[in-house]
Amino acid sequence: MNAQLRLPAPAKLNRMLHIVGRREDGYHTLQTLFQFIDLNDHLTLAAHDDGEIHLTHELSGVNHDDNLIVRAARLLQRHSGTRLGATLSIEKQLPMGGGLGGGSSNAATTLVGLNHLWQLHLSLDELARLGLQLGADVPVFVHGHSAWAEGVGEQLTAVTLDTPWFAIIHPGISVSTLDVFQDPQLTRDSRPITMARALQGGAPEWRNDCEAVVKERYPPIAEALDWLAQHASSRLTGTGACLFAAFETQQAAQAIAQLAGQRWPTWVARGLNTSPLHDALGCL
Ligand SMILES: C[C@@](CO)(OP(=O)(O)O)[C@H](O)COP(=O)(O)OP(=O)(O)OC[C@H]1O[C@@H](n2ccc(N)nc2=O)[C@H](O)[C@@H]1O
Ligand SMILES: Nc1ncnc2c1ncn2[C@@H]1O[C@H](COP(=O)(O)OP(=O)(O)O)[C@@H](O)[C@H]1O
Repeated sequence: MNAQLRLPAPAKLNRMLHIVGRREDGYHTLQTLFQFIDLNDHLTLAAHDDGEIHLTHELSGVNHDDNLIVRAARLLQRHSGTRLGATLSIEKQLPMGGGLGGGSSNAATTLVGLNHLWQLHLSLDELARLGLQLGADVPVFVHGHSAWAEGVGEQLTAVTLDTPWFAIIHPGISVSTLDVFQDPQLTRDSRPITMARALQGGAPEWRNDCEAVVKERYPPIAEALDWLAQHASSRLTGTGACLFAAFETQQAAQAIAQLAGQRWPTWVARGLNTSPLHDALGCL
């Protein structure tokens, strides 16, 4: 066996994120709208017969055995009982701890890609269930469609969102999701809304409940959010650190990104309703 695939692992934005409760195990229940953007890491996956999982290079600050790519590959091996192995390499573009879901997306691309290479024929539902063991955001990346999510992010309904151009700012720090969710000041009791209401969009429904706590704990993020708010409606993605604003045209997004770029790393990316991963696999 000598098959190889190079696949994208896209970023996501949380267009809105409400925290509506807390489960007995401490995890928070959310209502969120996930959308992919055309900003990707890339994974190259090569299958081989020796049963080993190799990663060609490590990510700084992430132990080999903790890397979500390695964990996803091992989980799929165990679950399927395959004797096959893989060599995996990552071209990383997405910031870690940035709220863009890069780690979860890497895990999802590993699961979906190896399912294909190892010819396991597991359904996306089964891969998503497996992926949930690795992180709450993995299932949406496995399914590959914009989604309204409830529970801890695993109860997904595919939706079609508008596809604006986003100016995205990275305030240069990374956020601990755990610290944000443990903060006593976090809003945990937003009134649940219906999906239909959420899809109508607009304030006050499209907000991120993590924002107040994140601004308090991380002044550089508060500064960037306040700066962007002078130009457009600004919002945090996930628990941060990245923030974004939506624009109708690429030029408008680029103009703001260029201004912001004098102070922070920035990107301009298009909103998507299907994941580039699934587009790529559809072409095989
Ligand atoms: C809130 C979101 C929205 O997209 O934020 P981002 O991570 O993307 O910023 C995610 O669902 C985050 O999911 P994920 O990234 O898998 O979270 P983890 O690292 O596993 O969470 C770290 C810790 O945060 C807490 N946690 C996480 C998710 C959740 N719904 N409730 C929680 O209370 C738990 O204590 C958990 O141990
Ligand atoms: N392959 C990976 N890519 C990114 N982060 C990873 C990976 N494997 C493990 N991690 C860990 O997961 C954490 C969260 O990563 P990431 O998904 O990029 O951020 P976020 O959840 O804020 O969007 C990182 O800080 C890192 O410690």
